[in-house]
Amino acid sequence: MFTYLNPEIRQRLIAEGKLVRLDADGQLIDVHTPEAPGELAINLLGPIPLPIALPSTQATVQWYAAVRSTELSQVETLASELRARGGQQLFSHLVSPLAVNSVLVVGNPTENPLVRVHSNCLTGDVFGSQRCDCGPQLDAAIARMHADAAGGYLVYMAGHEGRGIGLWAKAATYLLQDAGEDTYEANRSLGLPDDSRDFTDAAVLIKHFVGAEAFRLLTNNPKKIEDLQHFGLRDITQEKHVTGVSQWNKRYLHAKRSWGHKLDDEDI
Ligand SMILES: Nc1nc2c(ncn2[C@@H]2O[C@H](COP(=O)(O)OP(=O)(O)OP(=O)(O)O)[C@@H](O)[C@H]2O)c(=O)[nH]1
Repeated sequence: MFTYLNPEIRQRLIAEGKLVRLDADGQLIDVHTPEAPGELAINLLGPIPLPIALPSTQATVQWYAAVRSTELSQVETLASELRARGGQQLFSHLVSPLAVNSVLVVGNPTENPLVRVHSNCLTGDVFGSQRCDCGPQLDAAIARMHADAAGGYLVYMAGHEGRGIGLWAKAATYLLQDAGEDTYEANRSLGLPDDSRDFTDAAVLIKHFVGAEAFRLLTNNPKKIEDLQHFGLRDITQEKHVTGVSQWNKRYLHAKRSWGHKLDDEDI
């Protein structure tokens, strides 16, 4: 549990309820209890207000940062060694691979909220690349939640880059795509799975924020729904989420459709 933070500050955050720990069912567990080996526990920091510019307005969403205890404790051990050697300036090397997921709470979610489980995409979400539809899907998800009376939750999966193959391999697949392969063929050429995303942590976070209640998932990918159902989230309604279609990503979207995404002719 987050101790490379000053222990006094950590205690203060715990006392304020801003640093909590969740079990695999999304339930709060005592932050002081030592973890059983192999037990899934997620640390959650927040809420942290973020003012966000939407297309026609401004909204403040509540951000939560989520990280597995197992990941933190590895960093923790190395951090204390570094500190002992006076190498604090190397902290950035240490923490950069830490997969910190996020939840944005948009509006005041009530019954049957919108939920988006968004896989991170540096090129689309941050650089605004139109080779995929990720950036517009991310922006539109927040805007749709803000406009919806039932509000919503955006779960941003930091370790999902390139459908789970990571940024370096994704860069290589782009070069293969430019030589003629489609998205999935390019993954296979590298000997990598079509899709290796793990939705365990997304399911835990949804269980924590939404509980076992019904929600509407913004997605065109039926496999994403099956993956979440596999973790016990049964009451999911699919809400189509098509946006950002351009000449640059038509081929990418056609490949997604042939892989099973629910996209109609008029969508793409
Ligand atoms: N391997 C690979 N990953 C890509 C490529 N383009 C985007 N991605 C990744 O694809 C992920 C998003 O997955 P998508 O298949 O676009 O969509 P989805 O999340 O399954 O489905 P929706 O919920 O409908 O958006 C992100 O992690 C992107 O980084 C690509 O050309 N190759």
